Amino acid sequence: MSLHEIKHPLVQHKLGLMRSVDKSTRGFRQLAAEVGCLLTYEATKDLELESYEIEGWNGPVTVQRIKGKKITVVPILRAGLGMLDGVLELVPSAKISVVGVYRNEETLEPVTYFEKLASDIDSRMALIVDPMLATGGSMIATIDMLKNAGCSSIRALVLVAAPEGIKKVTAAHPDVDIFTASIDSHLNEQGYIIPGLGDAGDKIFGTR
Ligand SMILES: O=P(O)(O)OC[C@H]1O[C@H](OP(=O)(O)OP(=O)(O)O)[C@H](O)[C@@H]1O
Ligand SMILES: O=c1cc[nH]c(=O)[nH]1
Ligand SMILES: [Mg+2]
Repeated sequence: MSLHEIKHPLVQHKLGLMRSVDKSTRGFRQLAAEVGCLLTYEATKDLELESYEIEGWNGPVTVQRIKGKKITVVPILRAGLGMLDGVLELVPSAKISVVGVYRNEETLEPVTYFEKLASDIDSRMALIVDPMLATGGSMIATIDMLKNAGCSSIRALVLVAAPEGIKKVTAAHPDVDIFTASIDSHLNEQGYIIPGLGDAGDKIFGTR
């Protein structure tokens, strides 16, 4: 596995704005999509290309296209939906595989309640999107689901990650690459990331 903390100034600037307690639902939602878009740019940097010839304005010209696995985007309900539009800006033809997982607020254990994956997920690269990687339980449950369906190429895009969750995901799934805008300090006693963003789902959906 490889862990990528994206230090691009635009990513850091936008994430900084998201951390403000005063950020509106609309502003938070917009920034989640924008950072999701920038993380997608980084997470697709190494996609393989192949050359092919087309008829250009001045005759034949050799151009390039992405070769190999197509993409399925995997938003983890609910909060992952907040990043989805930003990801689709860059990969508009991607299929969407929706996974529903919430974590029990007392035990912090993941509870899976929905799964509708692309039928050809075994031949696609999955980009899982969720703003928060806290204990790592929800991410591990999602990766388990994708692997059980035959998916072997998986990348996780999260706005903020806690060291505890990174360690757990890495131990369970060493082949999965993680892209994040920030590795934060730690989890508090309630399992919230510090400094973090608060409850990302509530902020995106305005349900606070
Ligand atoms: O790493 P973990 O400890 O599993 O925590 C992270 C999960 O918690 C949040 O979802 P939540 O359970 O709040 O569901 P929601 O998106 O429906 O609000 C978040 O969006 C992640 O999915
Ligand atoms: O800090 C956290 C941890 C889990 N889920 C969130 O939305 N925020
Ligand atoms: Mg939530």
